[in-house]
Amino acid sequence: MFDTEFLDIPPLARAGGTVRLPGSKSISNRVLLLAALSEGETTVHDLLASDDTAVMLTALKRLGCSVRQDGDTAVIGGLGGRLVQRKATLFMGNAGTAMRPLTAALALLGGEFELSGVPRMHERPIGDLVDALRQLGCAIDYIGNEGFPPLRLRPGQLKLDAPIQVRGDVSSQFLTALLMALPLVASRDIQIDVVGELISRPYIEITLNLLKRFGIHVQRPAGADSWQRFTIPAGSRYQSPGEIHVEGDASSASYFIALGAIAESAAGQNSIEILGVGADSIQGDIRFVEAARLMGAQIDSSPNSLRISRGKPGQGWPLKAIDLDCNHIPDAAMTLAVMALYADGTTTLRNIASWRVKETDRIAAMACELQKLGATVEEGADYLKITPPAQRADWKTAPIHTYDDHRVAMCFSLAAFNPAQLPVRLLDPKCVAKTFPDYFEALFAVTEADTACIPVICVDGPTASGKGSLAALTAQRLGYHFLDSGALYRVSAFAATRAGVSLDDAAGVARIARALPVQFEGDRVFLADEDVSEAIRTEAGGMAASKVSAHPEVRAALLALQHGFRQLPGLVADGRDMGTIVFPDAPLKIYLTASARHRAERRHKQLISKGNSTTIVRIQQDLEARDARDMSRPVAPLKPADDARLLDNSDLSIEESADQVIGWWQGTRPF
Ligand SMILES: Nc1ncnc2c1ncn2[C@@H]1O[C@H](COP(=O)(O)OP(=O)(O)O)[C@@H](O)[C@H]1O
Ligand SMILES: Nc1ccn([C@@H]2O[C@H](COP(=O)(O)OP(=O)(O)O)[C@@H](O)[C@H]2O)c(=O)n1
Repeated sequence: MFDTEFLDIPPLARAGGTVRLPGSKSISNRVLLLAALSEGETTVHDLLASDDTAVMLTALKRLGCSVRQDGDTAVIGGLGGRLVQRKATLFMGNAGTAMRPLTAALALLGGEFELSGVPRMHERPIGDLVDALRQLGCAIDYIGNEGFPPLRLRPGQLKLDAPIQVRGDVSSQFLTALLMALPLVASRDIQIDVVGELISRPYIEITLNLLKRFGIHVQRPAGADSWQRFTIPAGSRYQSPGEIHVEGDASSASYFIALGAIAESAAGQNSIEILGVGADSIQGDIRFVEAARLMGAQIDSSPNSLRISRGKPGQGWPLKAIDLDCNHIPDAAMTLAVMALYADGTTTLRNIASWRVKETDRIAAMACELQKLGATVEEGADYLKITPPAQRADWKTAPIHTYDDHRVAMCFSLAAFNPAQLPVRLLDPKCVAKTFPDYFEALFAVTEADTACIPVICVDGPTASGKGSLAALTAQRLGYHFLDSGALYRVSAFAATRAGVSLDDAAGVARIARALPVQFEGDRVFLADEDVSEAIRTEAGGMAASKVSAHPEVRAALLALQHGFRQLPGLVADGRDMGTIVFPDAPLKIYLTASARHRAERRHKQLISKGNSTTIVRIQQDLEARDARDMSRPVAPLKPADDARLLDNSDLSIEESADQVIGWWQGTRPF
């Protein structure tokens, strides 16, 4: 997951490959609650691991439910409709799929509970659900503002004789909440009447579908009223299905469907394949496929997978502008708003008023951020009209606010295919954790940028100047990859010695370097399966590295390996010749120095902390000898690149040095 302050996505050029989707959020949270309410144990496979499901799992545990987790499988011990814990304070984060149904279930089961969430949750209406529950005799108080969480629940006197009225035109989650809670008290038939037109019906279909899997058969009238009246039959009882599989998230699929529709194919690939969701999906957002087809996407579907490619020029590319009622795909339709940037005219998305009460006011958010990219946007109470930038030169870039809304962040990643080849900066990228913590990793695994567009920051300098520390911290703050090129020379020398090859045998060491089975995992370095991190980082290891690094054959042998680290979304590389030889086109090069005395003191501290005994004077002599060799060798000598910025960190901390580098980096960016 990228938990950086911002994520810069370089201009993307192509896409291709296979994506396995994380489990559906809507299904995961419903299944967890139903399993908890049921009699018996339920094994839930392919459960989504995300903020919203974590909220639900924590709440269920606090209510006395047993939960055993192993990877993406969870075993839930059902409460059998009885609460073990009748008093609890529950934090619901920003998870509507946890807040609404738990409120209903706990209010009906009786007990003393407080349910609260993040500030945005306290702005998301819940009054219609509370009104419906009060009709049933539940005792519910607003702790803060009338109509909004946080809520206090107390035991009440249930009256189940009259039909219950609930509004259906604000959020379908209110009806879902009642449908999931009422079977707990169905000693007689319970009728729910929906007032106003029911929105987001597909989500109710998911609820009804899953209720059936857990033994509850909701009755509905035939004909025109089939979405207005729901009856829970007397004697309904939750029964665990034993095992249940969660489908891939159809809303999350929308980003990769859009990707397939807008990106040229990567070499050797002709489409994006999505596994885990397909034509047999019970999720309403699967109908995003139809909308994407209308815009020109070429999509083949099988029961459990999808294959998407971009249309040929004039036949689906550029995308076709559409005018669509999006009530049936409220979440996935946001993705259409970004696809509209690649369309041949004005796209209108209608009947999307529910966007205003989601994680953020999504109509306002999308309008504001799309305009930052150069689109012309008209925003209405329940619609958006989007006209893309007229020409390549009209595209703009700016930091994109994500409003703590996972979908805004995921949508705008697709703007990186803009024809102006501008990078896209997303603020607070970790908000995707709500439903898809590894979204960006999944995106980068199936997209390609032109190599020259993938940024590299080079940090070169003498030994113990702090290059490694600075480069690693800078990489971490930017969410970039990190290359410790010195480690490659160290490992080459180590492997050569191990193989009995003399360090003076240039061809022999080069042969070993060319096929070096080296792997980096965090700050650990592996040679094949062996952790050699400590072994290579001795002073002797540094000297040996310095020796082999003077052979042109060895340097040439390691070049391709180093270039391979230049991957999305970017790289920070440390060494001696990163800016001069390996990445000469890097947009930022740092030449890092500190006085020999400072460097010797730092290295001394580092070595004694690892239990090695040595003196500062000895270290200073060693490092000056190594500097002299590195600077005077004929190939790739240590020297600042002509366009490098000099940074003397003798009196700077690692953090201050990183601040300086990131400050310079910001200066090179177009935002
Ligand atoms: N700016 C700094 N101020 C103080 N100590 C530093 C600084 N930068 C690095 N160090 C310390 O100096 C030692 C050597 O740093 P390292 O990053 O390994 O250097 P290099 O990669 O240039 O050989 C480490 O123990 C590190 O914590
Ligand atoms: N890009 C690089 C990186 C390291 N090296 C060599 O490898 C040796 C060890 O590199 P390192 O970065 O691990 O060394 P320290 O700076 O940590 O002491 C250096 O002394 C250089 O001689 C190089 O020639 N080119």
